[in-house]
Amino acid sequence: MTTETTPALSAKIPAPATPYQEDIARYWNNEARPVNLRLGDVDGLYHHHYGIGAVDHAALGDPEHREYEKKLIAELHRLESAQAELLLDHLGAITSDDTLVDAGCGRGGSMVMAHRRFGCRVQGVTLSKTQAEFGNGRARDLRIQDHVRSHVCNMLDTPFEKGSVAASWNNESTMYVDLHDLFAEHSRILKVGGRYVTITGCWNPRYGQPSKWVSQINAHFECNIHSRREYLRAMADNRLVPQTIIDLTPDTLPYWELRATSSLVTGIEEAFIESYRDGSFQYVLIAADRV
Ligand SMILES: C[S@@+](CC[C@H](N)C(=O)[O-])C[C@H]1O[C@@H](n2cnc3c(N)ncnc32)[C@H](O)[C@@H]1O
Ligand SMILES: CC(C)=CCC/C(C)=C/COP(=O)(O)OP(=O)(O)O
Ligand SMILES: [Mg+2]
Repeated sequence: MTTETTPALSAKIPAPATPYQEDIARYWNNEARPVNLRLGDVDGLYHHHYGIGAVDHAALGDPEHREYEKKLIAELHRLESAQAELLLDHLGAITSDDTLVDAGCGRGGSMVMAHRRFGCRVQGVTLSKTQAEFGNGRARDLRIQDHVRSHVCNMLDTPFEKGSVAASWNNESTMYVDLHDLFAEHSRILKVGGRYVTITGCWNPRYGQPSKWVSQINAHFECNIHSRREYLRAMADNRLVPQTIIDLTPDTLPYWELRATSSLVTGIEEAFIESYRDGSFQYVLIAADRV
């Protein structure tokens, strides 16, 4: 599939399907938090997701040093890129002839990383015109616009042909949609034998119900965090069979603890730290085969 064969994607911007989607489009059109832009400026990969892995304290050095804040930003960005690398590790054997789909692509950092790794075409969809233009601008700057393309499009209703996609993913974007509708669409566009991967935050059914911290995160981002149980049920109902499930909660806590000490805090750090610690919220990777 090429961009040329998917004219519906670029021809005209579709109206959001619901008033809620209008709110989300507006939210991301207006988003310009320093914690995202300053981190992206480190190497030109702009992410809207969180980080994983151990903090490199040797690289950070002395907190009193005048360069410390700059090093802290670079370290947070390194952990966010490590998260995207882990997601890409689970896409399976991708060739340069394949097409990948990033559902809820943000400013496109993960798409650039996927193209660099596999040499393939990557199509991203976001509700936000500002984000799509930003991602396409970056792709042009990098001269990869023939391979990496962002579109203003609802991930529940994409124009990609049935069975045309080798692998697709959601990186922290499933909490904006109904999971049954979402997995029905991934299942439709994926080839049989293709791979679906998500990294997401979900509430833990063992806790009972969404905790006050989870409710706080929902209110902060205008989203609706699902339970772990809901993911597995909606996948099973849509021919997506989990191959790997990784609880990344212990791996993401160092990122949050470091971020809480930075000048770029947004006020949501406590909710993530406390909910990960009390077990009410989990950060997970799920990779599933389209069967
Ligand atoms: C937290 S950001 C994640 C961005 C990106 N995946 C990343 O890792 O940097 C959530 C994204 O989901 C997108 N989104 C939310 N609902 C959507 C929908 N129904 N269709 C397409 N994109 C959607 C938003 O526009 C935004 O780009
Ligand atoms: C894991 C969960 C529940 C994620 C919610 C979705 C979300 C807003 C992710 C990060 O975006 P961002 O990078 O724009 O957020 P921030 O400004 O906090 O870095
Ligand atoms: Mg961020």
